[in-house]
Amino acid sequence: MSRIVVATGNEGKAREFRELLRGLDVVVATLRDFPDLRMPEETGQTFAENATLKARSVAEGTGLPALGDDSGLEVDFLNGAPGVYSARFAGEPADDWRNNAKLLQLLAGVPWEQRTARFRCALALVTPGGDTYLAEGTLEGFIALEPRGECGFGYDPLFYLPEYGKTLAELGEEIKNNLSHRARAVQNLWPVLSRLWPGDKAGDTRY
Ligand SMILES: O=c1[nH]c(=O)c2ncn([C@@H]3O[C@H](COP(=O)(O)OP(=O)(O)OP(=O)(O)O)[C@@H](O)[C@H]3O)c2[nH]1
Ligand SMILES: [Mg+2]
Repeated sequence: MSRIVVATGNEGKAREFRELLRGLDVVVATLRDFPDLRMPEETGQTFAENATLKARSVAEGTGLPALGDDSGLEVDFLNGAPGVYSARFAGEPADDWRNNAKLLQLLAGVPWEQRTARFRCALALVTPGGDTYLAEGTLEGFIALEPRGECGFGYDPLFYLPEYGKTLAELGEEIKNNLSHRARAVQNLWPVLSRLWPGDKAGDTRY
């Protein structure tokens, strides 16, 4: 069976992609399968540019099609920050706990209706021949007053969905994979993915 490489060093993303790409006739490899490969610096101004940088570099390094993900949180009260800097919001090395603490501090005293935010995910699929396909997905929500829940990664314990009355970290992986920014981006890329690797779920109505 042919292979696709998920071009991410983030194990939380990799785990989600293994689920989200299920049903395609392709084996999902990760950077763990290519330990000598180095990821490029994320110098792009947009999520799409960074996703493309990551996928292109991994497609060139492996000779396999690669899927790059650049994603992050846009908080309206912070004029869209941390945005493309979400991973390193509280400095390097990236640290989820410190990022969450900094976000809560910046939003201390900010009333609920002004705590609106969205997750954004850009995907870039780059083939070894250099063909590039882009897709995006978003998820709207609120920044909670305190972290809740154990699942997921990153800002999930602070990302509150009013429809569910829970944070993404409380909702758990299965529900997150049905509604997240990443799930929606995969859904938007599905026409390309299912054309390249038609599998038993290629015609799934969810996609
Ligand atoms: O709670 C979250 N749930 C998510 O679903 C999610 N998706 C992205 N993020 C945050 O945004 C950064 C992305 O930065 P990013 O795209 O550069 O990824 P990364 O540096 O972690 O890995 P890589 O893919 O670049 O190797 C991540 O670190 C997280 O802080 C998320 N947080
Ligand atoms: Mg990164």
